[in-house]
Parts: sequence; C-alpha cells; structure tokens
Amino acid sequence: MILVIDVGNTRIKGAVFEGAILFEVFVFSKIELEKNIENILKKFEKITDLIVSSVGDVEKQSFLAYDKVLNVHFLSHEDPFPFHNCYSTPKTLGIDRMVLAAGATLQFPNQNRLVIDAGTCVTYDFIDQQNNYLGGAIAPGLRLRYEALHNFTAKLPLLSLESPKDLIGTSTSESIHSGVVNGFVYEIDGFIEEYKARYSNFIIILTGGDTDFLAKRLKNTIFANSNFLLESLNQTFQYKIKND
Ligand SMILES: Nc1ncnc2c1ncn2[C@@H]1O[C@H](COP(=O)(O)OP(=O)(O)OP(=O)(O)O)[C@@H](O)[C@H]1O
Ligand SMILES: CC(C)(CO)[C@@H](O)C(=O)NCCC(=O)O
Ligand SMILES: [K+]
Repeated sequence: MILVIDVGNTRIKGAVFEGAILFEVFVFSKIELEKNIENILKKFEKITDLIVSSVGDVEKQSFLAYDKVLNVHFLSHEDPFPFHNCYSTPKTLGIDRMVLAAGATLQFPNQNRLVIDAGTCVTYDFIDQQNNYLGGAIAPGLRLRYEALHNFTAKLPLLSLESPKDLIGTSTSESIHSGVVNGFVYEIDGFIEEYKARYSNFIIILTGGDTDFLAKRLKNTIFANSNFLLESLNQTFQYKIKND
C-alpha cells in the first residue's frame, strides 16, 4: 500500500492506494500534517511507501522523519516522466503540473489532452498526441479572485463562493459573484474553445478544489475528477518504479 501526498498552496491532500484502487482521501492543513500522517499510518498498517509532490512551502525535510518506517519519495524534476517536456523553463514548471501531465499521458494514450486544475491557481496543461508536454497557462483561482477584489480595494467586501443569480449583478454582492464566477466560467469555456480550434481529438480533464462547482457550469463536455492529481501521483510513482 502507498500513501500519496499533494501539498498545494492552500491545503494538503493525501490518498491511500493499493495498485490502482483508491481506499481513502484525506484533506488537511499544513499545521496538521504530522498528526494526520500518523493517523493514516495507524489506520493503514500495510503502507510501505510515501510519495510526496509539493508546490507549497512544505519541504523534503518535513518527511525525512518517516524514512525509518517507510520508503519516502519526494518527487522532483529529476524523476522519470512519461512525456517529452517542451517547456522552455522545465526546471520552473510546477511539480503538480508535471504529475497531472503524467497522469493524463498514461491514462489517456494516443490523443491530445488538456488538463484544467482549478485550485488556488487555475492551471492549463496541454500534452499532445505524441506525448509532448507543450505548456499551458496559469491564472488566479476562484477563491483568489474574491480575495484579490477585497485585498486591493477599499470598499469591496470579502465574499465566499456563491452562484450568481444572474448575469446582471444588481447589488455589490451580486456584482462580485457575477464578476468572479461568470467571469471564471467564460474564461475556462473560452480557453477550451481556442484549444478546440487548434486541435482535434482531445480530452479535457478538470480537477482541483473547485471541480464540482465548475463541472456543471461549463459548456463543454469534460472528464471531471477532483481526485485526478492524487490518482496521477499514484501512476507517476508506478511509472517511476518501472523506469528508474
Ligand atoms: N475547504 C476548503 N478550503 C479551501 N478551499 C476550498 C475548500 N473547499 C473548496 N475549496 C475551493 O478549492 C479551491 C482551492 O483548491 P485546492 O484545495 O485544490 O487548492 P490547493 O490546495 O492550493 O491545491 P493546488 O495547489 O493543487 O491548487 C478554492 O478556490 C476554493 O474555492
Ligand atoms: C502554478 C502553481 C502554483 C499551481 O499549483 C504551481 O504549479 C507552481 O508553483 N508552478 C510553478 C510555475 C510554472 O508551473 O511554470
Ligand atoms: K492548481
């Protein structure tokens, strides 16, 4: 059994796998990291390997304590990935984006793939049919947009995510919800349309903390899976074992 951990910029997510079977998903904050790992290890005594991908400020050292009881793998750019990396600054490419690209490549062979991760940031990652990772885009995520409006103005309140009642916001709150949510949805639909105009035969995968909220609001048919990064971590590790 393996424990995979995804350290994002907002939260930490963990999942326990045996082969391709996902047993349980855990979500916690950085300060609860140790306590949670210990509880998971107690609950699943068969765990032998810990695989970590971190884009947050939790470093490799935080996991070295488990080295005595587990094989610890802290994923980096040096690990084998199943695609050809065409990013012009491969060393600065987020490890989460590399893991998503690996999952998309392995799970959906012989087609163009667009992965949209709607988390703290929304990222777009495109891997073509020949398994070339071409790049994509980085933009502020949903919650970040609400926070930015509040933090950089004098008068705008901090609101939490809510569905706008209409296109036309008739109050301050409704204007903000329309701007953030409708704007985000138009943006994603717009990106997808542009990709479709350039490429045919491709699958769109949506993941990240806002998956469920977004999936039902997008025009295009997408494969929505909020656990896609965790599943991709498991696949990246299986690939590493075979190719190291
Ligand atoms: N309990 C929660 N806490 C924070 N964000 C949440 C929560 N539930 C849903 N969300 C939504 O999830 C988004 C953040 O996504 P996620 O948790 O995947 O980010 P993350 O931990 O930074 O991961 P990543 O770095 O991979 O994007 C926010 O835009 C927010 O709207
Ligand atoms: C864009 C984020 C923050 C998304 O989690 C992460 O992938 C990251 O820190 N990336 C580094 C920059 C890049 O991917 O080009
Ligand atoms: K993200």
